[in-house]
Amino acid sequence: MTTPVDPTPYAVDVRGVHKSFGSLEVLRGVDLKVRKGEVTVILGPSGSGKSTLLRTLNHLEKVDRGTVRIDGELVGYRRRGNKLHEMRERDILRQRSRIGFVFQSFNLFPHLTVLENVIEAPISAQRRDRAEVETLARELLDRVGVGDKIHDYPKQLSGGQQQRVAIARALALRPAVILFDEPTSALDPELVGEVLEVIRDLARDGATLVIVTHEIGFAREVAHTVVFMDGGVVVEQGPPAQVLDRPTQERTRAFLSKVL
Ligand SMILES: Nc1ncnc2c1ncn2[C@@H]1O[C@H](COP(=O)(O)OP(=O)(O)OP(=O)(O)O)[C@@H](O)[C@H]1O
Repeated sequence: MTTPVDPTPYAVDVRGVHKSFGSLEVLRGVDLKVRKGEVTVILGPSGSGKSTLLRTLNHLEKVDRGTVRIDGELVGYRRRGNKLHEMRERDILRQRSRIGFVFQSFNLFPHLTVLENVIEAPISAQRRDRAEVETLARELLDRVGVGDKIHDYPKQLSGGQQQRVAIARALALRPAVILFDEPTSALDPELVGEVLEVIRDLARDGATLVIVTHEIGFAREVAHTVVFMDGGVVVEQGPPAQVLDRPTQERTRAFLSKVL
């Protein structure tokens, strides 16, 4: 009798990742594990490599060295013997469609309605049934509070509403993890709260989230793990009460003293 292999408890498993742009080494050996159902918030000064790290998670940036796994599956590469070969574009797109990505700016397709924006990828990249996807999309748009806007175009919505549509679009993929890259930094201050509320709601529901943000109060509230990055490495990580209130590393203390 064969023993079934336990599925990995990690939605994200990054090991020894290096990434350079020309002579600039932006990631210098990053290790990061994110448990399923947990929220990880990544903090760090500008230029520390936070966005680049997020982009390696779905192969928008190829790593120079190291490995990234999402839900146990190697991202962007297949192993043959002891060699890694880059996946074909089609497989990369399929794999990427299991990772939700909410960017700083809203990135909706301007020529598609709200509903079409949400159903496009599940139908084209995941080949799911249109009726199923459309029903789900309506539910998700209701959930994020834009159920009355489904036939509008992105430019008819506020920034906060567009960002909520972007979150619904990510959820429609039934993703293993949703990555947020400073999801509120392009919003007018009065719209920040409504987007954070939607993310808070996902966190309460047990979604797996990785969030790059400068909202320290929000990090304290929602994160299971806070990761502090500086100079292309993870300097310190742990529960918010540890990293934010009792950091062990001088670089973390210096950063927090500037932003708190
Ligand atoms: N495609 C690219 N080509 C060249 N350099 C890049 C590229 N992408 C990022 N960089 C550089 O890599 C460094 C890290 O950028 P990254 O956006 O990952 O940092 P960050 O921590 O997210 O910063 P911020 O908080 O300002 O968004 C920066 O110096 C940036 O200019």
